[in-house]
Amino acid sequence: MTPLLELRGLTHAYGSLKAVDGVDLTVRPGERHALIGPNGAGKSTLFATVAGTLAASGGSVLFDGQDITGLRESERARRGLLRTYQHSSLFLDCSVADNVALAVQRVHRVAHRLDRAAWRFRRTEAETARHLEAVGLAGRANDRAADLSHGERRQLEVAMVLAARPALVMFDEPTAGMSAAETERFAELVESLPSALTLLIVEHDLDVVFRLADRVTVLYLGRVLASGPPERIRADEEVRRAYLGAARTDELFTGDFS
Ligand SMILES: Nc1ncnc2c1ncn2[C@@H]1O[C@H](COP(=O)(O)OP(=O)(O)OP(=O)(O)O)[C@@H](O)[C@H]1O
Repeated sequence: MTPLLELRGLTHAYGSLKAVDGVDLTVRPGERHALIGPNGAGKSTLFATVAGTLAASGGSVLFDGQDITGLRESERARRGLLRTYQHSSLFLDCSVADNVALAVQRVHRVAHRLDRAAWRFRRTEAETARHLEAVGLAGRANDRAADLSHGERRQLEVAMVLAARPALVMFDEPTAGMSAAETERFAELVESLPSALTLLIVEHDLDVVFRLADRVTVLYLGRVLASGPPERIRADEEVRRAYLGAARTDELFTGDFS
């Protein structure tokens, strides 16, 4: 099966520091792939280089078999590679529904340029309602985005990403700053996403990682230390050693992830 995403020797350097150093990685269609590693391992840099937020210094990014290394972030998004941001990208003064409707219309402007306005309006409304329902925000449609809790704002961002009809969604530390209850709701939301949707998640909360991912890649000093199914990663001695020195190291892999 052709991988949906393939990185070949991907490198990003900040001056003389290779924060991402020759990374090879494949993500198959429908896979839920988590990227983990201790602080400074290069996760954010790799994420941004794949999304097109940062330019690669070397190597290549293939998406659905096409080389997209030279494409801008917006062009990657048009092809179905979408990312979320750690810092909210919402229009806080608009309603929850309007935020999603704007994302839906961005797609329609391209796909249905010649459609009549009334038809387009009804279609936007229906799609907006469907995406809000999918993320559990149907009851908040008319509230201002500013009135949502932190966790609900992340749910809204997922609705906006879904509106763009992605093939691959990249989540950047989605549960950062969430309460335990919000994290639980968010994990349930990710579990409920269509199984055909491919996910790449950078996440610090290893409970969330081992709950959601069917494949885990560990970065260390900009390189891939290990990549495989969660149970193999948890048992990997090198991976454990890479986390040594981090706070509560021995607790990192001892939770009940069943
Ligand atoms: N804008 C920058 N300029 C120079 N060096 C940077 C820059 N951003 C990150 N780095 C360095 O690149 C390396 C990788 O950083 P990166 O943020 O990608 O790691 P990370 O795994 O995401 O870390 P964290 O888990 O703490 O977010 C680190 O040594 C970091 O200090």
